[in-house]
Amino acid sequence: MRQLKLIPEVHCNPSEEEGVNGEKPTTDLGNGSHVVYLPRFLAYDNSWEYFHYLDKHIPWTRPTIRVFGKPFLQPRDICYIASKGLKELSYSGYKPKAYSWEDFPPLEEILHKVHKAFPGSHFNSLLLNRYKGGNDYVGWHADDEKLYGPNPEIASVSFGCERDFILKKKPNKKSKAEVEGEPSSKRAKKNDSYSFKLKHGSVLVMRGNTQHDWLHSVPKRAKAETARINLTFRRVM
Ligand SMILES: O=C(O)CCC(=O)C(=O)O
Ligand SMILES: [Fe+2]
Repeated sequence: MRQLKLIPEVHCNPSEEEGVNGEKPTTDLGNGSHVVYLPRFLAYDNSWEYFHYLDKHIPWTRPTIRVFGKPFLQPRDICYIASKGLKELSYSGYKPKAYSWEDFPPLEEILHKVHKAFPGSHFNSLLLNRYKGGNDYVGWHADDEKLYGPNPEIASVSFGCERDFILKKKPNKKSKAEVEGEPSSKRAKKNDSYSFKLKHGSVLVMRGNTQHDWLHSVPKRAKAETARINLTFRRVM
């Protein structure tokens, strides 16, 4: 726990949420990796309406996946939504059934709001997570499946209990900028980890080389007593 204090927690002043030129509060992780975080993306009450709708109407499942060949109960509930005709998602030996956007109009509405807030984004699939309490978590990983292309952009909308979202630099890995030959003098020295407390109604977007050079996780938290629902919008290429 004490170790966490060493991780810079990124705060965002709500008055700076959107600058005069529409630029977004961005954390530069270095070497072409960026995170944009808007703590007040959706209004508070509206976000609770979404939470209760999703908690009740999404066909949640807690699948058994395979980790190093062994069966492992995923430590959270999930559901998958995808536009028609996309390549199937498969991870850790598991292929989630793809539900349709049309079956969940509030999800289409949130997708529309994400697209409006991030012009140029074209998300066509969504992985939903429900953390029932502090024992539910997502371990260290990168969303670097081939079907998302070389530089996946992922927008993550959160509802309910606030949880820590932590990014750490992949160990012993040359950054994409290094591999591509950018001189080290041009690469600023940066922190190796960052922590965001993901607020009810917030959105966090990972961009550029983030899935290539960084891992992220939502660790267990004894004090997180209530449920959290998270939507990760992705684009299958
Ligand atoms: O719950 C979160 O904030 C992150 C979820 C996540 O990383 C994922 O679904 O890939
Ligand atoms: Fe992820």
